[in-house]
Formats: sequence, structure tokens, C-alpha cells
Amino acid sequence: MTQLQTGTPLLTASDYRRSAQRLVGSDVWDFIEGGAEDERTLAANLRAFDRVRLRPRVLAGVPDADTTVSLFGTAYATPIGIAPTAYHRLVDAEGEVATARGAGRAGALFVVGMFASRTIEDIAAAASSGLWLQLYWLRRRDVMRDLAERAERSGYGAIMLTVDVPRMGRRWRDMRNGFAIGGDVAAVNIEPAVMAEAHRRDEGGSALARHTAGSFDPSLSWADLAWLRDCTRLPLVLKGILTAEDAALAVAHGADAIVVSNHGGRQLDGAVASLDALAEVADAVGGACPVLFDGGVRRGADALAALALGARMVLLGRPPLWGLAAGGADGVAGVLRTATEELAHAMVLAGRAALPDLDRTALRPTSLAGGDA
Ligand SMILES: Cc1cc2nc3c(=O)[nH]c(=O)nc-3n(C[C@H](O)[C@H](O)[C@H](O)COP(=O)(O)O)c2cc1C
Ligand SMILES: CCCCC(=O)C(=O)O
Repeated sequence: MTQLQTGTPLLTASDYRRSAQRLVGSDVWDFIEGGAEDERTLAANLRAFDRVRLRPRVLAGVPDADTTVSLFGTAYATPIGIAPTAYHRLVDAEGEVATARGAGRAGALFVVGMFASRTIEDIAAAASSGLWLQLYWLRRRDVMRDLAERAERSGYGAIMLTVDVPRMGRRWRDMRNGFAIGGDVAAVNIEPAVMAEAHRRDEGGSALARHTAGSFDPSLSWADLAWLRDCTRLPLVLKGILTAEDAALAVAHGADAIVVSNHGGRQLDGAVASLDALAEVADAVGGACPVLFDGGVRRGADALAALALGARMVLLGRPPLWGLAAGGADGVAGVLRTATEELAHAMVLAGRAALPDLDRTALRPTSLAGGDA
């Protein structure tokens, strides 16, 4: 159990959430918590896990569960990692350096965001578990190439290209708050001219929306992936796949892994809940490459469900930010360890000793149906 300065025992992700909310300004809180438009997909991501029912096996001789997993030749203590999120210094002075330390303590993968507020190199120096770098496709391809090269030089294990943002989802909260990246927080890995719009508060509305409209390349198509592939020897992971059709195209275009994700409900409002897309995508991929998952995972049993449906790894977006805000590296490690302990606990009670033992027989068929929650 983690106990931070608040004195309140932090037993679950929602304990970290409550603790974080007290410490973070309301506009930053809205940026973290918010989703696109009426936040229906954001809500659906969480509700989809409430529908899952497990099928525990008994007398299985499972005194303990093994949560280790390996991906692209790197071993992890847990299949629960950190999804890329921008600007960790919004909630902690050390930002991604503290996140990396926390991930290392938990033996977890940390996917560093393109808009990290600490340098790729400083984050690498603080890490003791695997790091990947996430990229958006910018009009300025030279900037992307430079980041891919720096990641490779610094020992990052993969490039994760986020493919669900040809334009940013409309986030009413940020627009109403006139949200801009302020103070001394910045996307320090990218030259300031590319990022200038993200800091301009004077025009009202979401500065991030203006920034992405100007700097992201919305014309990207499958054929362009070859260019990025040629920039790096690292495995290329595509994040933001929700359909069998796109999963098949990703495999055909040589993706080394894909992430089933609706961007935490922050892009297309009304899009399918992430969990409801997982079985379809895993079936289409058919083992051709690893499938990862994010969206709405808040407890170990949620991770178990996603792993049983075919995910090799499960990523958390908001919860590590709650941990970081509540307690820096300790908070990040606490969130990851809590979820991993819950997963191991659920595995023992379900009679599954190791991650390969998790398959769809662990879930009631109604959980697989891809309901409309
Ligand atoms: C505050 C915030 C910032 C994010 N920034 C990025 C980003 O820079 N790049 C990216 O690919 N995804 C980004 N995401 C999406 C996450 O990687 C992930 O898909 C999503 O948060 C998972 O859902 P969850 O928050 O329910 O776990 C962000 C999400 C949040 C909440
Ligand atoms: C400029 C995009 C900021 C990251 C973010 O908010 C997201 O990807 O959801």
C-alpha cells in the first residue's frame, strides 16, 4: 500500500485520482480528464469494463501469478504500461523524468509522448525499464526524423506513431477554459517555432487545437508509412486502430505492433468503446503482430479482461498522471504496482498462473460480444 503526504492510504486508481484532483488546477484537470465533445466514448470506455464478467477456474493449483511479459526482446515485470501523454510537467515539476523513475520501479513500459516536457535524453537517463517514443505526423518531417534518430541513439525500444489525429478532437472543456500550455512548461524536444501556437492564450478557445491544426499533417495515408519506416531501425507501432479493416492494413504495411485505442475518448466522440473493438482487431491480426490496448483500464481485472481478449500489453493514460500529480515517481510506481497486484490477485482467483493462460475462456461470452455500451 502506498501512503503519500496526504496521509490517506491509496488503495486504488480512484484513490490516486481523488488525491490528484485536490492538487491540480481546474483547467489542467479538465485537460487531463476531458474527452471529445459530449464525452460519450470516454464514458463508454469505462462502461465496457463494467459489462465484463469473469469465469474463474477453481482448484487450479495456482498459489501465485506470473505477470512478466516480453516485447521486442525486452522483459517487463508487468503487462501494464504507461500510454503516451503530453506535458507531464503540468502536474509535477520533474515531469517525465519522475514518470520514468516510477515506471522503472514497477518494471513497466513507459511510452514517452512527442510533447514530453523533459528531453528524450534526460528521460532515458532516469529510466530503468523499457522506453518507447510516440510521434504524431507533423508537416515538418525533418522534426519527426530528428526525434526518431534521437530516440534510437538514447536507447528507446520502439517508435509509436499515433494515427488517430488527422485533426484534434473537439474538446469543449479546453475550448471553454481557453486552455493553453503555460508557465515554464513546454514540449522541449521540438523547436519552439513549431510549438508557438500551443502557448497562445490570447485568442481564446483551445490553443492545442490551433497548434495541431497548424502543425499536424492531416493528409497522411498508408503509403506514407514507408517514409517513417526508413527513418529508423526501431520497431514501428501504430496507435489508434479500432477496426478489422485497419488492423489488416496495418499488418499489410508492416506494422510491428498495433494499439487498439480511441485515444481515451478524446478524438471521435461516438466511436466504439476501446474494449469493444479489441476482439475484432485481435481476430483480424491473427497473431501476425502483437496487439496492445488502451482506454478505460482502471483496475487489474480490467487489464485481465483486455489481456484475455488478445492484448499482449495494456497501457494506462490518465492513471499514471494521477499518480504523478499525487506523489511524483512514488505515485507513478504506486499506480502501476497497485494495478499489477490487482491483476495478479485476479489471476490467482481466476485460476490462471501466467499471462499466456489468459484467453477468452476467462470471460463470459456476453463480455466478448462487443456490446454497444
Ligand atoms: C492528458 C492526456 C494527454 C494525452 N496525450 C497524448 C499524446 O500526446 N499522444 C498520444 O498518442 N496519446 C495521447 N493521449 C492518449 C493516451 O495515450 C491514451 O490513448 C488514453 O489516455 C488511454 O485512455 P485512458 O486515459 O482511459 O487510460 C493523451 C491522453 C490524455 C488523457
Ligand atoms: C497536442 C496534443 C496534445 C496531446 C493530447 O491532448 C492528446 O493527444 O489527447
